[in-house]
Amino acid sequence: MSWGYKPNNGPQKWVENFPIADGVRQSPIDIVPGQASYDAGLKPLDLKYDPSTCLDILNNGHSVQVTFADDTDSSRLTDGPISGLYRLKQFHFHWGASDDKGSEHTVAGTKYPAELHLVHWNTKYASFSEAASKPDGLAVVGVFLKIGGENPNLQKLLDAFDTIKSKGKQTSFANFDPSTLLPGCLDYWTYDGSLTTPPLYESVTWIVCKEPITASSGQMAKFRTLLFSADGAAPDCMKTARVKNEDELLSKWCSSSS
Ligand SMILES: NS(=O)(=O)/N=C1/NCCO1
Ligand SMILES: [Zn+2]
Repeated sequence: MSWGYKPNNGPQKWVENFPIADGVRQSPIDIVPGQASYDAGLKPLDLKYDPSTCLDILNNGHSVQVTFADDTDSSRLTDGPISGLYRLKQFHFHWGASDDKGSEHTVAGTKYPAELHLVHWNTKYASFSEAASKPDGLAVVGVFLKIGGENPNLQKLLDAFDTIKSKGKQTSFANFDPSTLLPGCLDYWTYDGSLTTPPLYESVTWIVCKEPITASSGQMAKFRTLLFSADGAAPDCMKTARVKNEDELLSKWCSSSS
């Protein structure tokens, strides 16, 4: 049985197949702004995305993911807390069963209804899969979603959901510009952490934006129509956040860019 988010294969069980779940730099964490230290040496994020690198949108059974061509440097992240150039590989979301929870990171205990992850890999390595297990291999930009006005850019993704309702479905998805999902202000917290899904590699420089973007409650409901289950199997609504139980919420030293 593969990993998921149910009692029998969820976050509390992942350590059985992925012992690094009990590692020293596991994500997500509770970000406590009052405990973050301002680092004047941190640069502003430099994100440049080329919509023509957008390839397809996929239900992989544990999230909805938009995948990018990463054979050139045209969609990439530089500066911020990282050195070198990291290429955008994919972005995906984590969300909950209701609007009061769903984000993986929390801010002084506050949960957002969802969290966007833009996954980039360090071009000092030959590929994403080579980079994914290296301590400086990945940089993931996290953006919180809060309930507010309808988000027309997000809607472009949601409009594709009916064709990828069940696990394993994918469809072509062209000319989407991920920068339309970024907040206006790119101030961020950063810390060294891990993938929040198996294999949980401790290879991620986390860059979590302070400013959320908005989604309407109806748009959040659309995420919940996606299924973990494959076609024909008993429908099993997807909710996809690695949330340790309350007392396990680790707050950890973070730097702040502002
Ligand atoms: N939630 S996460 O840490 O971004 N997890 C992954 N897994 C593959 C790429 O990013
Ligand atoms: Zn993620």
